[in-house]
Amino acid sequence: MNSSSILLRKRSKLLSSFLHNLIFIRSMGGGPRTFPGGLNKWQWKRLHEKKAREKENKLLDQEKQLYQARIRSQIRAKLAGSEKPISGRRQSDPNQPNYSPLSPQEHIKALADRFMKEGAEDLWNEADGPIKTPPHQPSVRSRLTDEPIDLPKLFLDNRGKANSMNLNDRSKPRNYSTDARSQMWSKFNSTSTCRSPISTDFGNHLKFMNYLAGTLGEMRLGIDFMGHCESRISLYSNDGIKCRNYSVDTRIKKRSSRFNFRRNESSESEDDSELESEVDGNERWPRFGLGGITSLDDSNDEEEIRGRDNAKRMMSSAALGKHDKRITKRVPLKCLEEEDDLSQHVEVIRKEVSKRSLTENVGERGDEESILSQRRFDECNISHLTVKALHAAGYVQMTRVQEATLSACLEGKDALVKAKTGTGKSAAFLLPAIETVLKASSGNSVQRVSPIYVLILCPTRELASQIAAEANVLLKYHDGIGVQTLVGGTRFKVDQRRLESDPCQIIVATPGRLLDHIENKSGFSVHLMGLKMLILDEADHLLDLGFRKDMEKIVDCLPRQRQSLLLSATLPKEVRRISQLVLKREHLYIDTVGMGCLETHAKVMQSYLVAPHGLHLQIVYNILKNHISQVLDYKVIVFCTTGMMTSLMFSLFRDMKMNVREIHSRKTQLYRTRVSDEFRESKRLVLITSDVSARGMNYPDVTLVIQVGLPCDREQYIHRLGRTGREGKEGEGILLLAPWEEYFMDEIKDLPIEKFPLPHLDPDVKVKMEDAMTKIDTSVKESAYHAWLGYYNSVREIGRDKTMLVQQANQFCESIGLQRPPALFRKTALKMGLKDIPGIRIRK
Ligand SMILES: Nc1ncnc2c1ncn2[C@@H]1O[C@H](COP(=O)(O)OP(=O)(O)OP(=O)(O)O)[C@@H](O)[C@H]1O
Repeated sequence: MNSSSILLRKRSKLLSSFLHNLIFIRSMGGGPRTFPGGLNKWQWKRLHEKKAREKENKLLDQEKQLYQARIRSQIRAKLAGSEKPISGRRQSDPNQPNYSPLSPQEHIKALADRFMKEGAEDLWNEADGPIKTPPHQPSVRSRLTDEPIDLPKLFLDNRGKANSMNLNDRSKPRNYSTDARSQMWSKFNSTSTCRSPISTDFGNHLKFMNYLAGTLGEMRLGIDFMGHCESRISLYSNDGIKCRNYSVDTRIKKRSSRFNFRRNESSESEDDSELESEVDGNERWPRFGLGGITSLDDSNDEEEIRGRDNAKRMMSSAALGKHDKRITKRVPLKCLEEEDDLSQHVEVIRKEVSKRSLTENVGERGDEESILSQRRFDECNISHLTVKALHAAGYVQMTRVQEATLSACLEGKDALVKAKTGTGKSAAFLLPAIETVLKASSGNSVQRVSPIYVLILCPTRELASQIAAEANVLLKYHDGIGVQTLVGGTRFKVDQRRLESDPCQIIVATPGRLLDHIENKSGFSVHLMGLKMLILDEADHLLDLGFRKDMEKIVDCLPRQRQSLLLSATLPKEVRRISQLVLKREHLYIDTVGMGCLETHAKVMQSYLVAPHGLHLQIVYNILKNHISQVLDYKVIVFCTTGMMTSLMFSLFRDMKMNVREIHSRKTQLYRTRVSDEFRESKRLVLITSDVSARGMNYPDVTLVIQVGLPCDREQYIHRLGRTGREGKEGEGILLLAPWEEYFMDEIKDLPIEKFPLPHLDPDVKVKMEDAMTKIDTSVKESAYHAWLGYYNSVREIGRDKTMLVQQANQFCESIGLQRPPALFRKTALKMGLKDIPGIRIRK
């Protein structure tokens, strides 16, 4: 560090100690009791300390900038000195007679050389990640030559061929052929699941470009250069990807927007035609950028940058000066034709590749669909008593999500984990939880208040019981570690007594009841003060609006120094942003599904039917009858939109002599637990349920899931469907929609779901059903109508058009045998915005 920076540092220290002393003297007495602004002496003191800190930071910042500027100028000077032959050596010192400054092109060349030299590590940004290539990692090789890529050479050669280093000349076509691109594309397409970090060589190239981007920003070279840089990077990226995971690609793609100067909106010059063709290419080609592999927690924005409209520049315009402007380029016809050919070519290859991967998949299907990894539990660093319990439960190999999560969690890192339904996420978080308890217990002597070390939150009571049961299986040989549930529907006092008589280290709770304990039981928060790990199962649901407030309050009461794990089969990007509420900034994102991969299981056949609501009950009956006649050990779950609709369907099918059970929130907890346990153990049973069973419930060997009516969102559809086809088994899912609900198919259009025609409906069954319906209590039907209105009114797309909503509600009303729509309380109608809508009756 130079003398000026030392001086600055000393000065800032002096200043802060002076302020500190001043405050101290004043606060020791003698000074006024109140200070300007009505502050007391402590507030006054804190204010000044803060100001001193800010000042110090500012000085340090300035110092840092000075230091960086100095280093840069040293490099420039050195490079300028070494580039030229002695006779004509360029003088970097303006005072020398033969001084002439570096041209921008020369500067870049010099930087490129400097960067790629051994020992250039000091130029890499710390945030760019590790510099050294681990010996076991294959270096990225050129796809065409199979030689390691010399990036500066490639870059300079390509740029320089036409016009010896004329960076602005874009008249020459790029020098990699259509074939090369196609090969790269097919390579890219054919990769699927490898998830190792991208090669460090490749990373270094990226870092180099990253650095150049920054430097260029300062040097005001800008746009055209970067356009070309990026095209080269694409080459490496494609190639690098060949043995890499598409998710790495996506992150790169996402981050590429930062350096993407290729957005064309207003025409300026023909020279830019190549850039234009690149933009077109971007529609079809994976786009790669710079620095994209460095940050995991940024990867949540991948969709934001998808598509042309999002291809925006993110580098500051200040940095790029006049070069930072949007340009549209006219495209020579020839160029467009080439692109056309290219796109056709790519399309053919894409088809071939997908055909090939389909045939390969059929062969490897068993392997691909297996949820198990190659790793065994006894190979990883967990207690042998846990391994013993796992073996006793029949778990020998880890599932993929367990393998991916365990090591990271054992290191104490926060993690956000996405894995398909039924792939063993529960054990994936329970195993690190047990290790945490073991570690915490061994470190602590006897304490006055027994601490809760692990808190597991989940959305439903049944799920909490299921998790606690699984935890007990894994704790079979661990004496002295206890698990308890805190869920609604049980008596608060009973919970309290249990907690006092039988202290535990692991709590599984639903948010509402836990908050009750925190707020109403003095002393409960004290137990939580020793918390080491917080787990959110079905995290996206827990962070949803319905639970958010409770979650915020709970998190506020927990110690900050803890490890947090969030898991779900679905993690929409909004949730990933909100997850920061719980997770540390530097958390890991573990995605065993993979970007762009199916979130549902390939072995689960999905179909949907569209029919008026009036026919739904008949159709469900028909489907059930068919399934029961075809599948010996059938086990079916029927999901309804509301609890009251569940109750109505249950009553109807029970009266029609079907073997059915019901679970929904209107039932007592005792009843729900009994039915849930019965369904878990049984075969040849139909469970009619609301969404309380949609998430996390592990009912083995469910053969069919029927979803009647609109699922509240895509995620809910996936979770409901996920009750079948668990542990890599086969299953079937049918979604039944009314014609005006069919818009929902847009939300799940990426899933392999097929439209089926309506089955033939037996008129005798219709009569039988109408007959059974008349026997159902009118109050059940009325409640079903109210609940129906409430549910659909809350669906944004439907609730907007109140008149249509009421019409549909009245048709539903007819279909369940009500003569006229039941009246609503005025207040309710007002709240729902239905008061003056024709067809709504208001209670007098
Ligand atoms: N290592 C393993 N070996 C064999 N079976 C396992 C293993 N881990 C979990 N299982 C079984 O896999 C099934 C599904 O597990 P789990 O309920 O944890 O899935 P999940 O991923 O949490 O599902 P959901 O997303 O629906 O909550 C359970 O029956 C469980 O016993």
